[in-house]
Amino acid sequence: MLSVQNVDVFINQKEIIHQASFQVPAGAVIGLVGPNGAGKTTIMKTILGLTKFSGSIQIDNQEVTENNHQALQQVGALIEHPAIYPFLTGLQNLELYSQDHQDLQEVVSLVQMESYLNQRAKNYSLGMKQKLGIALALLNKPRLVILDEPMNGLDIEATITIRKVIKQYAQQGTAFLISSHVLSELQKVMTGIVLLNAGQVVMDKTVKEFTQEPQQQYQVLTDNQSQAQELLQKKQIKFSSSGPYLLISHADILSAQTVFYTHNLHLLELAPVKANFEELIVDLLQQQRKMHV
Ligand SMILES: Nc1ncnc2c1ncn2[C@@H]1O[C@H](COP(=O)(O)OP(=O)(O)OP(=O)(O)O)[C@@H](O)[C@H]1O
Repeated sequence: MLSVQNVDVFINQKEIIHQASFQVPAGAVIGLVGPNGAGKTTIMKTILGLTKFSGSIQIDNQEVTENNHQALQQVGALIEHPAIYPFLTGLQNLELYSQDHQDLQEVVSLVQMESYLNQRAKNYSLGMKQKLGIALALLNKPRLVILDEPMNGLDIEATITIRKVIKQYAQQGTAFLISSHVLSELQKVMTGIVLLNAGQVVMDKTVKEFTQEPQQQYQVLTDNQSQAQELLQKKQIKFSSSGPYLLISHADILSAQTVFYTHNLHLLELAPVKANFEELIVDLLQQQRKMHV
């Protein structure tokens, strides 16, 4: 859906983005993360044709250039502050951009903003404005939606609502590129992660790839944990303990299962330990800093 290839962005002769490449396939929710000033907003603006760049940006195989914004007709976006007319009501703001009244009503009902739809936007709270901004980005069934910190200012219920809407649109094939500093929140929706540091893509992985990494661990519970430990030691399969569980790496999990099976131990639980993106990202950024000292 979105393809970013070898993109460089210079602002005031300073290189802000260097050779960035990544893809956002249809139906994917890609989390764009990185430290303050890494270039997340810049790359989003660049995709939207708002910044000069070199390299190639394609949306549905159509090239985005400084002068050709044709490809952007299928794109919805919320970058920095929502572009809202304060003296118009929420509904009037939406009507300005909507091409289909039924679609507008659907979006309003999905993001749950009926109760203040007819109030002037200047009286909206931060969270209400943010919801309106997200609703604007979702109008007209976009094929790609770009959201910069979408959960900013949203209360718990609104966060859950927006999360559901993102998942629903993604299931229907809409691609999402979402930046956020709240990794735990992103983790609930994203299917892939692009880590940007000092203008460069330093990691680009699907969540699935991440959970299949050799360092990924599984927590295992059998009907006889002490016998399970003895067997693992005997077979020289590495493990550690966490509460009632044995932790075994992805690389060893198959051999461990075979050992348990041949000794009639029953598996009561076998589950991947929840992917810890936070640790991985902090480690990666620390490695990067060491490399550049
Ligand atoms: N218009 C501009 N003029 C000069 N420098 C700019 C401009 N826009 C961005 N920059 C610089 O580009 C770098 C990347 O900024 P950007 O806003 O893209 O980062 P970010 O990853 O979105 O950061 P944050 O997480 O803090 O929002 C920063 O060093 C910033 O100072």
